[in-house]
Amino acid sequence: MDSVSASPRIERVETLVLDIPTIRPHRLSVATMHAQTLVLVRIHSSDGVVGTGEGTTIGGMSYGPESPEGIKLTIDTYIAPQLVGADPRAVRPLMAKLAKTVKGNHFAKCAVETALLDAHARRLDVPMSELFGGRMHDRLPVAWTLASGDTAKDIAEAEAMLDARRHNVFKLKIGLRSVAEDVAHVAAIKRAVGDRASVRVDVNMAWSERDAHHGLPALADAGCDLVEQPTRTMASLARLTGRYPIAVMADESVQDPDTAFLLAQARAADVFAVKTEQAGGLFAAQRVGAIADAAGIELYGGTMLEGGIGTASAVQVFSTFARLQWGTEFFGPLLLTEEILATPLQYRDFHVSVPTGPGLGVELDEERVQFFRRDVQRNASVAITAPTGA
Ligand SMILES: O=C(O)C[C@H]1C=CC(=O)O1
Ligand SMILES: [Mn+2]
Repeated sequence: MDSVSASPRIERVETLVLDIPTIRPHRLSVATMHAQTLVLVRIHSSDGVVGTGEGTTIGGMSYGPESPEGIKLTIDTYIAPQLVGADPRAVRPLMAKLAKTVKGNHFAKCAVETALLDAHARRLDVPMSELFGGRMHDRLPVAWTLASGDTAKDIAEAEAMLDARRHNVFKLKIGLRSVAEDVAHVAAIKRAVGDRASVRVDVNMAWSERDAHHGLPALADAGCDLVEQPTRTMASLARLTGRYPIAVMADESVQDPDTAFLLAQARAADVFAVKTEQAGGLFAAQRVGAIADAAGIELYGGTMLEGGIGTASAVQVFSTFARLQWGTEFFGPLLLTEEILATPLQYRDFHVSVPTGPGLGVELDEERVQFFRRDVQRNASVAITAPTGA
């Protein structure tokens, strides 16, 4: 900060698109992923503090209305010019201004809000969780998604996760095959893991309500604990909730605090998957959590398969949730072949630890960030597993 003015000013907003391969194809009913694209945002201020955020979606535009390229364009063209010159410490007022001038674009706004909050917490020299009232948990349970598309491979993967004590909650992606085939797949995995793990499914809206009336009782019989977003509409979810001995979780339907309130009013779910990006930001995710709590709806920390930055931000916010009855699925960085954090998030004993350092509590590995940038030509002779070229 210069000596004339005591107030820091935002000087520059940087956006980077990174493409990182996944460790195996990740098969959802809406897309099969072979790589994940992360949009990193860095907000540079005159006092030298840099805050980092991440905007990440799944499968291009097949999951939600924002694409990685669109997130970058929205930030570069419409958001950054409104931030440059402003006091970066005014996080709430800046986000309120953006709410008026940029409609929708929840993922882009979440990335920017994350970067502002990271910087704010670094200035105050506290972990980001302190900005949300302080952490209730030092570690959070983490589920893993089995989505290779092959039952035997999924069972082998589940066994490896149990042996390593990394995950004992498995979410199975279904909805691509017939209901009967999917139920057989789930039942085989549950039979293999038995009482050692909780098995849940995510249909990603692929079922009709008639499919769901067949599928839900059959999944319950197979020992499956929860079904995530079996159908698309709120009315349909409301008709399914409470009808079968299996919990119904809303994911795609939870778009923001307003939709969370309507879902709660309609009793359209037993559980909400709260996602920071889908909710429209970290404060919005906290508000969705409060609405669920008030309505007696249980909570789960959801992911858009973000990398280390987005996942660390979710870990910071959800550590402040009093109740998180179904745990989280904050495993995004583990699905990627490469780590872009200098010190990876720590996964141990079926939990992820909440970082204790200032801000997000994690730092980027700059060399790896530069290596995976989409707009930089890679030297083909550099092995993908060794971005240092060593
Ligand atoms: O929940 C979703 O729909 C998206 C995502 C979360 C975990 C995973 O494997 O996919
Ligand atoms: Mn889901």
